[in-house]
Amino acid sequence: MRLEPVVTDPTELYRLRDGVYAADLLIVVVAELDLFTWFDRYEREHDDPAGVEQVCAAHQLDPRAADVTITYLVARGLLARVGDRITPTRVAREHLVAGSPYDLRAYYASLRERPTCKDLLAVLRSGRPAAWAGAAGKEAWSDRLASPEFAASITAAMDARGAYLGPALAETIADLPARAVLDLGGGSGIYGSALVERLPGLRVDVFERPPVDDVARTLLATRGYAERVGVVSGDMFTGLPGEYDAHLYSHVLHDWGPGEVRRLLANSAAALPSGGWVVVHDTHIDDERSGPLQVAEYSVLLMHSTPGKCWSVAELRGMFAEAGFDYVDCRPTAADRTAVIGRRAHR
Ligand SMILES: C[S@@+](CC[C@H](N)C(=O)[O-])C[C@H]1O[C@@H](n2cnc3c(N)ncnc32)[C@H](O)[C@@H]1O
Repeated sequence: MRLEPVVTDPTELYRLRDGVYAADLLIVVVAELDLFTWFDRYEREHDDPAGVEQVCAAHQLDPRAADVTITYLVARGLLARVGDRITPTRVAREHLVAGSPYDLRAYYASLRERPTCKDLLAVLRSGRPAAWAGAAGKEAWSDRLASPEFAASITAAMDARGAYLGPALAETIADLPARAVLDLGGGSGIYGSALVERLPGLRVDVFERPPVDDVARTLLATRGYAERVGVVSGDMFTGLPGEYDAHLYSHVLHDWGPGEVRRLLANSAAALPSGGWVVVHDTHIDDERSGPLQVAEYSVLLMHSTPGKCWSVAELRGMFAEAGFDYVDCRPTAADRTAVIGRRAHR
């Protein structure tokens, strides 16, 4: 199935969807935590801005949630980092701090009863992800994937996203001299299909857990890719097949906390030969943790719904090194995504 070339740029449509929780987080920060007033008062009382530890202690915030929230507020231009301290910007001091004649806090507070705001406040306090939007019960989205109906609908969502992103990723990494790629958590196989379309000699296997593996098999067969893109069933946390020279993680590491990400990278390092490639395709926060804004907004969605977040390139570089990968490059693909590339160091 070869797609017609895309004519228009859907980046804004990705941004709107991925950033959908971010404004609600700002409402919570203003209306429930009154965070800007707190930062301002702390700074005046201590003659020094607060650090993350002080904010977490004062508001009983989970560290992952605090990290995502502060990065979002910095990217929004409402907080600034001064070394490891955090200070409200002029616009925040004038419009979101108690005592200002232009105080907008009541305006934001009028929306505090939105259901997502309640969820976000619970996530900020507990660190545990809220139920996936629309879930009747309280299951996490990764547990709900065990249901064939939910697996089919979420895989359709990821597949739709990949039709535009897949070819862009394939173009961006076309120069890597890989022969066999394992696409971990590869969903429908949309990225594998784009890769073999761009690189006809390449072999790709999707590594997926049931029941998504069967969804992928059916879609790949329907689209005529079953010969070139296989599906291997398994659990990526418990050991990986060894016959590949590249591993792709597309929108996978952002679903997990640091322990799981380290484990996945360690599994990849164990399974890949020396000189093998790891490609992390995702939205990534910059080294300064000040943006891009759209990525910081997407990270709010991930904080809400998963144990993960958008990792910064610097964090990935550190975890690559721990696992035994040399950092190679960070390349833009499309719609705010980048491919962070590592190479298995010689053993
Ligand atoms: C957010 S989706 C990403 C799909 C696709 N790679 C993309 O870029 O759109 C995460 C995928 O990881 C898969 N996954 C989650 N846990 C897994 C596990 N333990 N082993 C293998 N795959 C897993 C899910 O089934 C899901 O398809």
